[in-house]
Amino acid sequence: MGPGAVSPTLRDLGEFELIRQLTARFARTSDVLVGPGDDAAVLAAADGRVVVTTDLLLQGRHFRLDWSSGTDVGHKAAAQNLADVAAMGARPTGLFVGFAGPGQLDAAWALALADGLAAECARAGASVAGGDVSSADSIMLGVTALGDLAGRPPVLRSGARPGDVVVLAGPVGHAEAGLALLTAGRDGWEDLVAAHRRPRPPYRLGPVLAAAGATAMCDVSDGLAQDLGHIAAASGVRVEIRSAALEIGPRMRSAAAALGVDPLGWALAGGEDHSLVACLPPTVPPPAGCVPIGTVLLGDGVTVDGQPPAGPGGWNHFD
Ligand SMILES: Nc1ncnc2c1ncn2[C@@H]1O[C@H](COP(=O)(O)OP(=O)(O)OP(=O)(O)O)[C@@H](O)[C@H]1O
Ligand SMILES: Cc1ncc(C[n+]2csc(CCOP(=O)(O)O)c2C)c(N)n1
Ligand SMILES: [Mg+2]
Ligand SMILES: [Mg+2]
Ligand SMILES: [Mg+2]
Repeated sequence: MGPGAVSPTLRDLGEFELIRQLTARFARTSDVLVGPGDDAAVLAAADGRVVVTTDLLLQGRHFRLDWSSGTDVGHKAAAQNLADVAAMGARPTGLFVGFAGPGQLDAAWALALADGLAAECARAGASVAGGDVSSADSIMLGVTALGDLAGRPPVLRSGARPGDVVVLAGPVGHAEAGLALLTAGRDGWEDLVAAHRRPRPPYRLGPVLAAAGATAMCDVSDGLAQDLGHIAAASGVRVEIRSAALEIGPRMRSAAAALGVDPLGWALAGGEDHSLVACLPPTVPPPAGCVPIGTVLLGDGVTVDGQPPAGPGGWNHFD
């Protein structure tokens, strides 16, 4: 910075430009087969490859103690990382859990957290293989997940081709609806609130989609349109979503009516369901549990029914 120049803040850069500038500073050795930029990395080893990913979960930012139990937070912390492994087409194998919290926190909360982590790992066929503990003023979790590609190439964000069909496995907008209902203090929406507390990613379908020939895939953590935007940018294509193909059930409709919002906004921009969205060549029938929601076209960016997405945007940590 020269004299008088103003250094940009993190908010000025935004989450994704910050990541771009950070990762540009890291040299990449030949051990890194897939480096920063996808849902997970793939590292080489003489006796195989391993898929690795890490995500933070912070009190106040990702969960609140009055909205979620320790067990809920354990489920969510595991799910958000195991889903990134599945999004590479890999089978999750292990989890490492960094945990820090204040000394006055009930030990029972931390043990319930461990129970949630274990139960969510069991859903994915993985287990907690290690971690670390420290103290902090509020609860912080740094979770790392590993996975096995079983000899297949990883499914990257960069492989989508014009003509591919976009398929979705799992709900979109449910976790966001649950968060909105908690924020508004509304009772009686346990099903949607549960989606915020304990997302249920379809782990098994990651390897299934990979084996079926998926050309690109990611999990929906920040919002369907934004996350498909990463696939569009990495692949150099346009992704067109058909809004009528998004399943917006009666509970989503009535919750949205109760709050006076458009449920399509939740479906397009709501994060944290950790559903899987993938691109398949048009000749490949979508596996059971996968719903066609759009197509890959020449061009760039994401469109919804031919238009730029309207309504709320996806999640950005510095907004
Ligand atoms: N501080 C960082 N240093 C190095 N790489 C990073 C850093 N932050 C993010 N990345 C990398 O950037 C890519 C995108 O990260 P991002 O967190 O957006 O992906 P994600 O985990 O799929 O999304 P989400 O965090 O919403 O679940 C990943 O490959 C990630 O490893
Ligand atoms: C208390 C509270 N307030 C807001 C939210 C919503 N939220 C937080 S992070 C995120 C996107 C994914 O994060 P990341 O990119 O870190 O994986 C979303 C939608 C929440 N879960 N809890
Ligand atoms: Mg992801
Ligand atoms: Mg991440
Ligand atoms: Mg993630």
